[in-house]
Amino acid sequence: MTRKVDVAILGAGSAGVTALFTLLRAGKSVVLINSGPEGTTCARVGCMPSKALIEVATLYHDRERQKAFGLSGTEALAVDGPAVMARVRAIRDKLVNGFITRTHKHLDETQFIDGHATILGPNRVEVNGEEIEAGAILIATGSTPVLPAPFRALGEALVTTDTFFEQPDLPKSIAVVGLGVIGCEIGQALGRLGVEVHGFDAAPVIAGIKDPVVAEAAAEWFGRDMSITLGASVEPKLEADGTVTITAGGKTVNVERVLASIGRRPNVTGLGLEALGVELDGHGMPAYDRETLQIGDLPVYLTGDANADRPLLHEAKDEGKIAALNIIAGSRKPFRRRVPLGVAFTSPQIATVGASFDTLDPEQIAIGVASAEGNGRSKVKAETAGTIRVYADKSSLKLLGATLAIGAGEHMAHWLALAIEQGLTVDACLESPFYHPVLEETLQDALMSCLANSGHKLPHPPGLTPA
Ligand SMILES: Cc1cc2nc3c(=O)[nH]c(=O)nc-3n(C[C@H](O)[C@H](O)[C@H](O)COP(=O)(O)OP(=O)(O)OC[C@H]3O[C@@H](n4cnc5c(N)ncnc54)[C@H](O)[C@@H]3O)c2cc1C
Ligand SMILES: NC(=O)c1ccc[n+]([C@@H]2O[C@H](COP(=O)([O-])OP(=O)(O)OC[C@H]3O[C@@H](n4cnc5c(N)ncnc54)[C@H](O)[C@@H]3O)[C@@H](O)[C@H]2O)c1
Repeated sequence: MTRKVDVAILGAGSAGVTALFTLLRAGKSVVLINSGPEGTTCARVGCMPSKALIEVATLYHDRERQKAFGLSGTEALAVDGPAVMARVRAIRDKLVNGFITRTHKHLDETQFIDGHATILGPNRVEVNGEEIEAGAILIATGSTPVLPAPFRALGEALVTTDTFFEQPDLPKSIAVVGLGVIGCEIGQALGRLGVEVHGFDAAPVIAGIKDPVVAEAAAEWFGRDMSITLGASVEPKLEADGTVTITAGGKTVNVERVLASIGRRPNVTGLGLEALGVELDGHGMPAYDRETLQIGDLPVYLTGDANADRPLLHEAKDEGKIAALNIIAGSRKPFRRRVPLGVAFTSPQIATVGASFDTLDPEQIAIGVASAEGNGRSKVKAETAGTIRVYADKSSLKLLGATLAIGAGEHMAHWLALAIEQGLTVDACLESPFYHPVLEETLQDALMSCLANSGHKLPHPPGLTPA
């Protein structure tokens, strides 16, 4: 049997469901196909359960700070592992169920198919033995943790973020292999909950930080919550007692569990992209237009983690919407992409905004730097680990980007993203008020330092504009 629809959406994650609502509002006939559990990667196994774990780890870790403030008795605090994991799951379940309910409220049973879709051609999809003829296909199939054979061989000792939150209790010890964003967030949270954590990364930096000054400082701070071995290729070995031994970088550890956090790959294997008749690269990926998400001139769109370009929640939603608006328009309707923004919810938070440091010409930029050590509020809070580096075009003073490793980095990064989006110069940024005492005064210091290092002399004190 063949059914006909305007659009077949493959994947009911954040990209697919955002597209769904946009298409339904425009009166398009749609079928949403999803394989595996519903509720999105973000809510089920990603952003939300990881932040729930980080929140409890932060609460528990605060007992260290409390002692310094004259609060006694905090050493009696204890971690109830099963209760911690149960609460993480309870929050997750609430979010997942809310998402599923909201999605299905807009669909009748013919508009949703639980099954694994395969593309048969630019207008044809197969699922559960049924063929669907679609005016357009929107691919939003997400991504999956990378898991090479030596890791798969670890059996029950191996966890990924797909399985970690299902663990009934916290492990006693864990090796976190891959200290990207996931490894840093979960590794640090577990370290702060009292788990013995050993982190490893093949790269010489943690969290993929491209600014070497921030990278070095961050590695030192994170080393307080877990052991860190960088530039080391990891060889996990399953022992007869079910534990795992890892020898890397001249170090050997024996642990109860291994978290593989060595990256994620798009769910395009076996999807049938070859049936589209376009060239695929060495990773099996077709070229597509970043401003429309369209593959060539086919009625096929590649969105969210499935295209591996900006594997973040807000970008997945944007891409679902952009693709849907292009389908509705029926002709190329490009959208400018947002200023790049990334935040790791660690302590201190690591944030990158705008142009990445490694893409900038050192001859053409002025760099501003400031440390949280000199910030009054940071001293009051007893949280002085923090540094900010901002980059501006040396001649125009236009703000280009920044790397932050600092408390409240998420908020400063949003402020900076708006400034970059608006094309502001460093001196214009300094015209904004900075209250006292706030952590943002460190950002003010970094901008002042950038101005000083640029060699520009303003005719009036920075921040003061003649009326
Ligand atoms: C641990 C972790 C923490 C994260 N934290 C953050 C964060 O703090 N902030 C942030 O911005 N981002 C974060 N992310 C990234 C964010 O979760 C993803 O970028 C986002 O969820 C991707 O959404 P999506 O719609 O592309 O894919 P998904 O939500 O993964 O949806 C894809 C769906 O398609 C289905 N599917 C796959 N193949 C097929 C097929 N052939 N047919 C039908 N259906 C199929 C899948 O089963 C899935 O249901 C995190 C990710 C992880 C793993
Ligand atoms: N707060 C957030 O926004 C957030 C949080 C978590 C995840 N995410 C998203 O999830 C994506 C995936 O995260 P991730 O941390 O898995 O990937 P990642 O690509 O950020 O990091 C993977 C790390 O593993 C290392 N690595 C690769 N192979 C290795 C090996 N054999 N041995 C040791 N190290 C190895 C890499 O050098 C890299 O540092 C991110 O790109 C991000 O988009 C975002």
